[in-house]
Amino acid sequence: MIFPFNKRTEVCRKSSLLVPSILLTLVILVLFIVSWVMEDSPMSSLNTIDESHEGNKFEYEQHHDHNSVVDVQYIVPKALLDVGVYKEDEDFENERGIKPTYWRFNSSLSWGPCLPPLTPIKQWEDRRNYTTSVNTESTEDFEYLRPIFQQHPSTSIHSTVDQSRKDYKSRQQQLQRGGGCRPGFLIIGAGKCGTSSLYHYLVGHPRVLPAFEKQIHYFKYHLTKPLGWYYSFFPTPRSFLEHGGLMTGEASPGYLPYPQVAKDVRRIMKQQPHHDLPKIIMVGRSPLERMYSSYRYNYVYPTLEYLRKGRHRGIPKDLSDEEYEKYLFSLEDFVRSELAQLKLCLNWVDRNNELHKGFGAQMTFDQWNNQAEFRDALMKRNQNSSDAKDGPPLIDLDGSCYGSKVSSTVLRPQWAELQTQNPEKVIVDQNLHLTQAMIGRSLYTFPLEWWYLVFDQTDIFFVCTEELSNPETMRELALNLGLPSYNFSQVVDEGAYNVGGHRGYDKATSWEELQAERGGATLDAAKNQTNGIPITPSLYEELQEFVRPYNERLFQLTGKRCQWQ
Ligand SMILES: Nc1ncnc2c1ncn2[C@@H]1O[C@H](COP(=O)(O)OS(=O)(=O)O)[C@@H](OP(=O)(O)O)[C@H]1O
Repeated sequence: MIFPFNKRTEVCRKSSLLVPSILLTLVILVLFIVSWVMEDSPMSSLNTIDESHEGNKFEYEQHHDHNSVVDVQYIVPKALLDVGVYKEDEDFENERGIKPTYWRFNSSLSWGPCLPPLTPIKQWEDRRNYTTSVNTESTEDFEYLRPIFQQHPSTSIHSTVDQSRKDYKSRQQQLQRGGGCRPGFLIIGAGKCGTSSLYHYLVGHPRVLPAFEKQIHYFKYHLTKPLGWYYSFFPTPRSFLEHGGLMTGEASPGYLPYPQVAKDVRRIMKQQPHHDLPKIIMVGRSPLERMYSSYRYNYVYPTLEYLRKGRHRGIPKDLSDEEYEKYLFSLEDFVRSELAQLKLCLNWVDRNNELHKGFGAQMTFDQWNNQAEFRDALMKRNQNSSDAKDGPPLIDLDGSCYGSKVSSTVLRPQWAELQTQNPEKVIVDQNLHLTQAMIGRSLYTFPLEWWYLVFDQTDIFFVCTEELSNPETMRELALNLGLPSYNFSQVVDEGAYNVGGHRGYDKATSWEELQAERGGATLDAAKNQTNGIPITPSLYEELQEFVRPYNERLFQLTGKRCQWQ
C-alpha cells in the first residue's frame, strides 16, 4: 500500500518539477538565442560610457567585441561625432573628384589619416591604469575639427608649418598618448634627385603638414620598433586637425632600392583601419647628374672629412683639400669599374657580338621566388624572358649585382683592380651601399618595377627633377593626390633644398645664390643644372648609351617622359 502511494506522490512531485524545469530550459534557450543574435549585431558592440576625469566630463562610444578579448580599443569621443566630422564622402573630393588618402567615413575608427588615442582594453577595465592613455581633451576642444570643412585660413605657409612643428615637438608625450596620424604620401627616392625639395614644396601646401623630420626610414631601418614610434614623427591628431590638415607624409630615399621595403609598406599600412595605403612618389633626375651628385655627397665630402680628422693611418690630418685629392678615386675610376660590373650583372656582349643574359636575373629569381607577391612575375620575366610583353627581367640591383667584401683591402669585387693598383687611395666603409652603386642608383626603373608589383599603378607618381621647380608640376601632383588646387610659386621661389655638400635637408639655397655659385648661369640653367660632369667624353658617351634603354623602360612604366633620354 505504501508503495503505490509513495509512487503516486513521487510521480506527482516529479511532474510538478517538470513544468518549471521545461520553462527554465526554454528561458535559457531564448536568452542564449538573443545573446547569440546580439553578438552578431554591430550595435551590440557600442557602449556609451560617461566618465569624469580631473573635473572634465567625457562621453565615449566604446567599440569592442563580446568576448572582451580585443586588446586594443578605439575610444571615439562622442563630441567628435557631434561637430559633424562624419559627413558625406564627397566633402573631401577635390575639383578632379579625387579624395586624399584615408578620408572616407564609413568607419568611425579614424579621423582622416589620424587614429584617435588607443586604449588597451585591459587598461580600460583596470581603473588604476586608466589615466595613462585616455584622452583628456574636453568636449569643446573638438571644435578645432571645424576648419576641415571650411576654407583653410590664409595664414602664411611658414607660420602654419612652424606652429604645427611646435605642437608636436614632444614626441615622447605623443608616444605615451597613443594615436597618431599616418602618412598620406611617401617620397621613396631617388636619393640625390631633389627629394628634399619635393618634400618641402609639398608641405608648403597649406593643407599638408610636415613630419617631424624629412626622412624617417621606418620601413628600412626601424621595423623592430612599434608603429606608434613611426606615427610619433607626424603631427598629433589634434594639431593635424586643428590646422585643417588633409595630409602629412615623409621622404626617405632609402625606401626605393629595396623590394622588401615595398612589401613591408603595403603589409603594415594595410593592417590599419581603412586599409588605405599611402601614395608613392618618386622623383628622378638625369642619371649622369644624379651619379655626379652622389659621387660628391656620398664619397668626396665624407672621405675628405674623414681624412681631415686624421682617421686614416698614414695620412696626416689638416692638409688642404688639394693635398688630399691624391688619396681620392676619381669619378672616372668608379664609373669604369661599376659599369663593367653592371654589364656582367645585367647583360654582356661577347667577342662575337652576341648578347648574354647577366647573372643578376637568376640570382634575383633565386632570392625572391619564395615570396608570393613576386613569384608570378619572376617566373614569367626571369625564367621565360623571351616573352617581352611581361616586361624585362626583374633585377634586385642592390641585392644581386655588387657582391660583398672580398678582403680587408678590396671592399667590393668591382674595385679589385682599382684598390690593388692604388693602395694609397681611400674608400671609407661608411657609405658603401651608395658608393658601390653610383650608376646603379640612377637606373630608376629596376627598383621601381618592384613597387609596381605591390602597389596599384594609380597610386604611384613619378616626377622629373628638372620640372620640380615649375609651380605647375607641384600643382598637378597635389591635385592628383586629392588636395585642393594651390599655386606653389611662392613655395618654389624659396629655392632648392639640400644643394651641393651637406647643407642639410631643410636648408633652402635661393635661386639667385645658386645662379651666382654656378658661374652666373641663367636662372633657368641654375634650376636645371648643366654643370660639366668630370669624365672623359668617350666614357660619357658609353654611359649615355648604357642608360638609354633603362630610361626608356622607366618612361614606359610610369607613363611620364623626362627631358633626359
Ligand atoms: N628644384 C630642384 N631642381 C633641381 N635640382 C634640385 C632641386 N632641388 C634640389 N635639387 C638638387 O637635388 C640634390 C639633392 O637631392 P636630395 O635632396 O634628394 O638628396 S638626399 O638623397 O636626400 O641627400 C642636390 O643636387 P647637387 O647640388 O647636385 O648635389 C640639389 O641641388
